[in-house]
Amino acid sequence: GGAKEEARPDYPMELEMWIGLGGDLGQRIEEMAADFNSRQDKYVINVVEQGDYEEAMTSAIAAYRAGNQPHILQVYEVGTGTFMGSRQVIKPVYELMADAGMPMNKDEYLSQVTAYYSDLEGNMLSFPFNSSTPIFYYNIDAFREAGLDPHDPPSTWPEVAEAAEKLMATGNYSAGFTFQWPSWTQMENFSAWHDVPLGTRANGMLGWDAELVFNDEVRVRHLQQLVDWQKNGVFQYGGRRGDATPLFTSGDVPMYIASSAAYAGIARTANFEFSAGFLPYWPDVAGAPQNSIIGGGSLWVMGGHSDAEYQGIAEFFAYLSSAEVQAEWHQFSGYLPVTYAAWELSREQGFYDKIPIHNTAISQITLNPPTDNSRGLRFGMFPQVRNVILDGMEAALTGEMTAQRALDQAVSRGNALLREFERTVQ
Ligand SMILES: O=P(O)(O)OC[C@H](O)CO
Repeated sequence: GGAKEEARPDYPMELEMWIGLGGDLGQRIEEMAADFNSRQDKYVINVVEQGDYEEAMTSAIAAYRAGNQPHILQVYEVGTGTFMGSRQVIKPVYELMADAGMPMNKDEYLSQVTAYYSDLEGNMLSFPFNSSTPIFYYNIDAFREAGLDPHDPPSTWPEVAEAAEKLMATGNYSAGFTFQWPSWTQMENFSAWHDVPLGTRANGMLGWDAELVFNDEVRVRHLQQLVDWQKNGVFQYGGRRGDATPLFTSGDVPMYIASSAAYAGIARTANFEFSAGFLPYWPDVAGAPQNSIIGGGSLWVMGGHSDAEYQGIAEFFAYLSSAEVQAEWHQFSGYLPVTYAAWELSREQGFYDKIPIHNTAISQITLNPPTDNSRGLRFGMFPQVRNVILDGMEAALTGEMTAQRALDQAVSRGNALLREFERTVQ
């Protein structure tokens, strides 16, 4: 994708945005674009749903190679390292906004979010849009029925197991708890929450030469515990991605570790009362609980488009980051308010008094000043590394390997991918 000729632009100009979300969330992004389109007549943002996050990223990279890449691409957080290390593929967002005369003020965005998407010089490379963090959802009706305090959810893993046993004793559930995105919730966030490194070099934030180190006693023991809990019904596996929500909303499994943005789907389908608390932790791990890290996605602008097109993208981004638009998106979806103004506006509107779950997510990512283990992750080819981690977790859960062997193997396969990526970084 070389730069396009700068002919006199024709308006209205069509700008394509590929997203990796569907359902209610994808629909709402389409509505936001339609609202922007109706407020001005120069630009038309066309939102195209490209399957899930992984599929959207793969299709966009293939499209870039063929010279027909979209203008904007929603990338899940694990794709961050790959794009940061492939600078020719992207138009950095700080540069896009400055060129358009609307320089970004990083201080307006939550520091946990800007840290994740800035390079070593502190420049924001992608546009923060839908940041989430995993939280611990629980079925209040089920808690009441099992004699558990619905205002005091379990805060440690042993308490989760204890609650699961009480819930299972009612005979009404297929398991005590499940989770979505197993690597994100049980390995990546688990590590930050317990203040142990997933990899060296501040989880890759300080350099591409980082090495994965998640096969220590803390992680091995947790995975082994999941294997054991699966055997006695405390835990039920719910798949690799975000697909476990129906296990919770059907009422079958009363505790669910999932993205704060799973809220939108849960709120619309569960016919029981629910709430959410912090992620559980192991009380004998000294650094826990630390703070959780963000997930979800950000918007990357792809290289090879004209200045006039970049101007339109900058205007769309300015619209998306306005306090009103951000606050509405946050309140609908459960994604974090990525700007302080949207957070403040939501507070003024009494949103957190009405739905305290959303306060839980924000308090949890800001619980303590982040350490090198809890600032975020930046590994190249992390979508592939995540699949390697998932292979390992599943190998342990199916009994094919011990937890130790599964994680040893995931670390060595993952490190091979990091070295492969390191050779390609420009
Ligand atoms: O479901 P989301 O959008 O909050 O994303 C969860 C994970 O971060 C995906 O990598």
